[in-house]
Amino acid sequence: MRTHRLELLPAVDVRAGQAVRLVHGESGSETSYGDPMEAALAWQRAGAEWLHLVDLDAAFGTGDNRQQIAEVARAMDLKVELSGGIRDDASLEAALATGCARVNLGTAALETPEWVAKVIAEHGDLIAVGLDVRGTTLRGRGWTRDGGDLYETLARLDSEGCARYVVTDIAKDGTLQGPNLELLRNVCAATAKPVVASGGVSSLDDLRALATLVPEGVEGAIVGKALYAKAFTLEEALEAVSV
Ligand SMILES: O=C(O)c1ccccc1NCC(=O)[C@H](O)[C@H](O)COP(=O)(O)O
Repeated sequence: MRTHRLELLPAVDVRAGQAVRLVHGESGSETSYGDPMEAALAWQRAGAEWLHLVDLDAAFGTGDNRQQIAEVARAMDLKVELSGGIRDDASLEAALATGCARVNLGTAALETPEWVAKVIAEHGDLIAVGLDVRGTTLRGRGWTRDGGDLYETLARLDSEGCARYVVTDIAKDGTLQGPNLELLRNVCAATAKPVVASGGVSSLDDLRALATLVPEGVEGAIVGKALYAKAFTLEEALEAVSV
């Protein structure tokens, strides 16, 4: 029997001031879903405990939505995970100043490992690392550049005390093709730290399948496109994973 409920993190990805979803995280593949604040408030009203809030422009290096993201984060009563372009002291301080519950570092873990080791040591549980992969190759800079081997990087981050990992199969992201359960199982087997699954959720059965991985280490699931495409409601999703 499962001891923990799978946490759900509805996603609000922001590009040029709009809530969007991309396919495979590719710039230019956006579908727009309107005002990020309205989307976030809707997930909160529906009972979300977490919000996964992404600054895509900061991730791609095409500007940022920092002020708008901060306004959304500050308006929330739920816990916020902030992602996208957090790569140095200034962007980390700005992210933490929103009162978010944690930040998700991606590119920095690949390009400035010493800085990431330092902030893991300073901030502990406030820091998660996003392991965004094609196959077992990590991708940084808005998923546009190769950044090394998944399992080597995971071992390094584990040795530095990283608290948790957000694992995305880029081939699945935004496609409604189901999560990569094999990848998640393999990552869970390689680390004792909790794993948040991201990318590809298409149905309540996908969420139930992810919930079966809770004993192996999957702590939560980020859900984007499926909610915006109304494949199911957040209320139905929360009910599906309740134990
Ligand atoms: O999180 C990032 O930093 C990021 C950077 C570049 C492209 C995409 C990025 N995130 C995308 C997400 O976190 C999605 O919201 C999430 O994977 C949901 O995917 P899906 O349920 O398949 O829509």
